[in-house]
Amino acid sequence: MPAVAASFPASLVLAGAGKMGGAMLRGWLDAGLDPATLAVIDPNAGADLASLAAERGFSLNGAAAAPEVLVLAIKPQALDEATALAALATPQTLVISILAGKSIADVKKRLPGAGAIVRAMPNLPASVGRGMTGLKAGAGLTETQKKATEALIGATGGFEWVEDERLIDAVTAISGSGPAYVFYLAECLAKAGEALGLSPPVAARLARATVEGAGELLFQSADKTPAQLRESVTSPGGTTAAALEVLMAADGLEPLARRAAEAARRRAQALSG
Ligand SMILES: NC(=O)C1=CN([C@@H]2O[C@H](COP(=O)(O)OP(=O)(O)OC[C@H]3O[C@@H](n4cnc5c(N)ncnc54)[C@H](O)[C@@H]3O)[C@@H](O)[C@H]2O)C=CC1
Ligand SMILES: O=C(O)[C@@H]1CCC=N1
Repeated sequence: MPAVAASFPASLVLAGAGKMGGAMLRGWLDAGLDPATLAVIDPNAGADLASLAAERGFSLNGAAAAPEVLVLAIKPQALDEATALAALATPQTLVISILAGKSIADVKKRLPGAGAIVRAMPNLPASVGRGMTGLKAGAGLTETQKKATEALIGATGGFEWVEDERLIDAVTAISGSGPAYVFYLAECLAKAGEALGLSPPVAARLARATVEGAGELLFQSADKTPAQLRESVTSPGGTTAAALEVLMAADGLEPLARRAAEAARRRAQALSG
């Protein structure tokens, strides 16, 4: 991806390389980020991360100077204790925070030196280049910083800028947390298969392959809506229609999905501060 690589920042620090930071890290390396420009800080770095650092050649827990971009990928609850990170955020530094619930103002309070802050909400498929990220620009974001943000986030998948920062909590509820809902659907389908008499391993394989295949078909059918794809599975008076009658009942999946998303948003709002 040369166009993207051209806009990667000259220096990047990733603070927190757990599940999500690690997923983004892998997305960047696969997209051609120069490991010599990257420093990763994580006090709990495990053997996997250490061998990735040795293999790819980025710095892990070395001395880090204030970078052009600092990606904050620690837990929201860890922000108050992360005082050492404040020294890395200078007026030349763009901070990209992926912390659920934490507002731009919350981050600015802890990293007051930061030149500009982008609030981002990515998701786990970033590790395979198929992530989706919501972005909100903080005050004073320069055109170069915007390009650096889009290069880094674009290297992990798609993105959408929002104007109203409160909508990042909605992004969190839909695409940030969303992969877990889909994985849970695979779990539920497997359990339903077991209840119908399939052995647990066969039920698990059928459910997993169905979610994988449906996702891939959706991915490869940009010209079709999910509803159109659903209709192409549904024969009138057939088996799918019988199941959808249950899923689409007044107390079916749609109100349930809405309640789940509302719960996620409420939790994001409660993490603010
Ligand atoms: N897991 C997910 O799918 C998503 C997570 N997020 C956000 O990403 C952030 C990280 O979440 P996860 O990766 O799931 O958590 P995690 O617990 O797997 O990773 C957090 C990492 O931060 C490290 N850490 C803690 N204090 C640190 C410090 N002072 N300096 C450097 N590293 C430090 C921890 O050792 C840990 O490896 C959270 O704020 C979460 O809201 C956002 C979108 C999706
Ligand atoms: O569960 C969480 O709080 C994080 C944010 C979105 C996905 N995982």
